[in-house]
Amino acid sequence: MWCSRAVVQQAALGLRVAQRAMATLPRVYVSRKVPPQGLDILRKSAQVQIELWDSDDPVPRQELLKKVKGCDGLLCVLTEKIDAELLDAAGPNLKVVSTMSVGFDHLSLDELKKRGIRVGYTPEVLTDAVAELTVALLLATSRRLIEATHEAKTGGWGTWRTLWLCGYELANSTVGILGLGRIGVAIAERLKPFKVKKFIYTDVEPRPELAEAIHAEFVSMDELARQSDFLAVCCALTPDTQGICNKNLFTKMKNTAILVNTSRGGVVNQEDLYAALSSGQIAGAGLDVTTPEPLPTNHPLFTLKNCVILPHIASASYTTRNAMSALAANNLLAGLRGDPMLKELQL
Ligand SMILES: O=CC(=O)O
Repeated sequence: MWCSRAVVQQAALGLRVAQRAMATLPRVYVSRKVPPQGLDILRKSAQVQIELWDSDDPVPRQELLKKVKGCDGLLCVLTEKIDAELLDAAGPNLKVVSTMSVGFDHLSLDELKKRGIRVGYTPEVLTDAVAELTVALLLATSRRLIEATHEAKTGGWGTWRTLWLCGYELANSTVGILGLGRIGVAIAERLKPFKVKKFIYTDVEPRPELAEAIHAEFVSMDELARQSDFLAVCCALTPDTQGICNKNLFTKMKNTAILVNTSRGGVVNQEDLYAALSSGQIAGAGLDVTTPEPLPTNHPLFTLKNCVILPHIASASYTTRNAMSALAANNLLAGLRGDPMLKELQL
């Protein structure tokens, strides 16, 4: 096609103007290949220049420290430690950190607050997926599904036997919830049709507005340990909850009790858990979260038949992970515009 020189010059000028306008947009670093909904929102916003760590694996720390320099916004996931070192590396331009997670124990909130950096996170959109997985993990643990499929596949299935692979059922049981929030309520709602007799919970204080929906009774930590047939750990990891599921708790629990943790690995003292599981102090544990993650394959917990370990997949449904990425993207954009975020942590 023939173009006059003037037309070509005009187009080149237009391109330079667009490039210059683009270069003045806030710079955002996205530290992981997040699901497409979130990336589309950022790209279509025409509000930010994006640099993406285009991988399913975490960005190496040194690379992250380099890439955040001068950025206005950071969209991260829970494997990135957002601490003083990183915030210093980013420098004074950084206004918003948006994490694609409901948990925020990877963020140094004090450091963020000190620097006036706003923080977005992704509660609620993952409640259904996490509750569903918690129920699946509870049943897999209490009804020994992983052991059972292993036996079936490897020739252990000799014949039908009366007490072989027996587990514990939910009907007529007492389910305890450690840390009652939206997720704890959603778990209880899903467990109720299994004919659970009673829900109990503990928290820093009674949460009647949540407990009412599931007729859950507030009890002390000791009572929670003593009464629960199934204990679901749903609390956030904080200095107060670090290692709260320890020997002291396990020794008060029933020998038939099942512990399920879909919150954070740090809430459980794993050495004490190993001792409780291997000595029969408690019957089983289902863990979606561990310390560290990934848990080394030679970790003693992997040797126990009564411990089911998943690789932190509670929110891993396509719908939920996309919704989390969209919320994280929208939080970031709102924060950079100076608008209220959809879900913002009050620091
Ligand atoms: O663990 C998952 C999350 O915090 O979103």
